Amino acid sequence: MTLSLGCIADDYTGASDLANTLAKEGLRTIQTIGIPTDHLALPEVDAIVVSLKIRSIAASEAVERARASDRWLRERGADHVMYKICSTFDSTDKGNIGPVLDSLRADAGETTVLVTPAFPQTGRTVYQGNLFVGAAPLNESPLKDHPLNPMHDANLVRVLARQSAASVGLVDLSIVARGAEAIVERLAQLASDGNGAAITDAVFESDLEAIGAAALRQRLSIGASGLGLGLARGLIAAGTVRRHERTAVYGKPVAGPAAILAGSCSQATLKQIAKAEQTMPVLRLDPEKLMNGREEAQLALDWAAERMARTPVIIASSSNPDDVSRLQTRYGRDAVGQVIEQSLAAIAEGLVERGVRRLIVAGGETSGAVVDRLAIPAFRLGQEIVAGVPVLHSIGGRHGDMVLALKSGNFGGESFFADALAIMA
Ligand SMILES: Nc1ncnc2c1ncn2[C@@H]1O[C@H](COP(=O)(O)OP(=O)(O)O)[C@@H](O)[C@H]1O
Ligand SMILES: O=C(O)[C@@H](O)C(=O)COP(=O)(O)O
Repeated sequence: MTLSLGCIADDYTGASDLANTLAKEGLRTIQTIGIPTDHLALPEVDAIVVSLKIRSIAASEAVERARASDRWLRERGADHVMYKICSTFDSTDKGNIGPVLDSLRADAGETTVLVTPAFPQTGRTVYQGNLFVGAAPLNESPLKDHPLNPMHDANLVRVLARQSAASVGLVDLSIVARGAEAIVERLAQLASDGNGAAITDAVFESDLEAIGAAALRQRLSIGASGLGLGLARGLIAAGTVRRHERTAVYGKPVAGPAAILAGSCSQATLKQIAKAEQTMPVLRLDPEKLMNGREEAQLALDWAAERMARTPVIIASSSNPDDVSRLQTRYGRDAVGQVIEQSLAAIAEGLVERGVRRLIVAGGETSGAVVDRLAIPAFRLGQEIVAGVPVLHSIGGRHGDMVLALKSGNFGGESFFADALAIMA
């Protein structure tokens, strides 16, 4: 297999979002969980998205895993590697976007790496280096209350400069609007001024096409699904890849009970749970009890087992920002995140042992913990449910065929869970 595009995603929902975009744009794409072993039979594809769970771990560990994935992708022919970050630039002053950028840049021998989290389909745009979530600057959006990486600064030139050893410049919208050549010229100028990264404005898909064409002149780029769209269109326009209809990679329908697990505390997910509660049973876990032992998870499984032959069930740890912050003050942010993720992963395993084969998970870190516990090695891309969230069909794994949807906490409208279940039926 010779890859036309290699991608490394810093979490699993982000990976499925990017893989969905690439498949929609006509690239034959699969999502792998980590670097696949040699035993895994992979179909012939144009792009592979290697999913890592490195957004919120120690920077040194994140760097090591990203570099290993980069080497694996390049050994399989990928000239260009995209590092997929969150469209809301989820990170802290310690990283991990900056440290990963620094190391992948050095490995690729690049001077100035283009960086843009813009994803206009979900309302993420960048202007004068400032990230907007819909009409709100990042620091006024619900991301200000994220349990693991609250975002308090919308100016990405500043945010990235705090995390990276490199100086960070800006390719502003007036340059992007002039097209790929103008972007390439600006990157060269930023390089000669000693910048190692360039936050790049983008508001419309046409901006992303110009950005994709410019980025393909380099060996590395960093961004969210909008950048993926630009790269895919650039590869097709250059004749490097032939456009494939997405139906060619649809998987088979899978029978069996369906369940939903939510560990995201994002506003969108809280609303989706409230809406679903009108039509299906919802078990709201007691996070305090989860912190104090295994019993809450066992009770959840018993609760689900009584219902799931008749109806899909939802099990959620999700809380509002005040409750999240109270719990974190008591037990510490990292400990809370870890324990709740692992509790939901254990519940997922129990559900699958009891026959669940259709599973929706809300939350990026939560999805990572669940998919790791289920030891699913890779996914084939199915139909798009909403922007950024596809149906995923398992490849390999000890539980046989499963369909999953890994929903970024912030994605989807209020009826997301019912919509997803209808598509996954
Ligand atoms: N009630 C809660 N209180 C505090 N933290 C929680 C609670 N429920 C879940 N969490 C943690 O919050 C984090 C949510 O992150 P994630 O799953 O990535 O969601 P999102 O996609 O919204 O970012 C996880 O680490 C999860 O374990
Ligand atoms: O780019 C995005 O917004 C998503 O693909 C993404 O990365 C999701 O992260 P979570 O919100 O943590 O699921």
